[in-house]
Amino acid sequence: MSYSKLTRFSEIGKKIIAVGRNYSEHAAELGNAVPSKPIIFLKPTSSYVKSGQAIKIPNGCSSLHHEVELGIVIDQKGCDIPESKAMDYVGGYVLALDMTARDFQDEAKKKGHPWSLAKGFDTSCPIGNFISKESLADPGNAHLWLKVNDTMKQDGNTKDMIFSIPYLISYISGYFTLEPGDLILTGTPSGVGPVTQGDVIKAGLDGISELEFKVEQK
Ligand SMILES: O=C([O-])CC(=O)C(=O)O
Ligand SMILES: [Mg+2]
Repeated sequence: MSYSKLTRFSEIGKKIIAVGRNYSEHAAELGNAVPSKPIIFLKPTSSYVKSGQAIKIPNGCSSLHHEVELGIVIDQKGCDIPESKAMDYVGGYVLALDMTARDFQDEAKKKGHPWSLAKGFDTSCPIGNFISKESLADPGNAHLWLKVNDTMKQDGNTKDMIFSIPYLISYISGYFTLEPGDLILTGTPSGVGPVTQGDVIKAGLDGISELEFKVEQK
């Protein structure tokens, strides 16, 4: 199955595997250590939202944070994929936000609880349009940025990832069978911060993809 014609987000829909703290400046800004192996968590597919819909602040959340990330769309089934073959499993990319209820996450971290609510609530995975593999020649050197109400907040480059895209695909596929339509979120660069009702988030990847979402109270 080829995802080169994939344009509807409902077709990206198997599972969302996210990587945490994959940029050292972001790990540092939240007072976390740089990980020695990838930190992996899952977001449900019910968290997807597409341009035109709103990001909804979840019930009881007082600190909703933006995190802009490069998403990798998988288009072949595979497990235990060697790093040298990893890019063969990539069908394309999406610009994505890993919206995070930071207050829920802080509480979960303190108590040793899972991050599922903090990271997986409805609308926590806004995505832009599908980006073909050909149009992003070097995903390991791509500029990604995010503005809140036209003020630049995140301005990073995927070259600063701690674990590379091929390494992540290989590592993740050692535990989860990757399937066509799976999305891997590769972590966020520094500059994360809160958004509130009425804010407008804009984000972009190189000159290739842009997205815009309004924030609303649920
Ligand atoms: O919540 C966090 O800091 C972990 C994470 O998703 C990221 O680094 O992208
Ligand atoms: Mg993230």
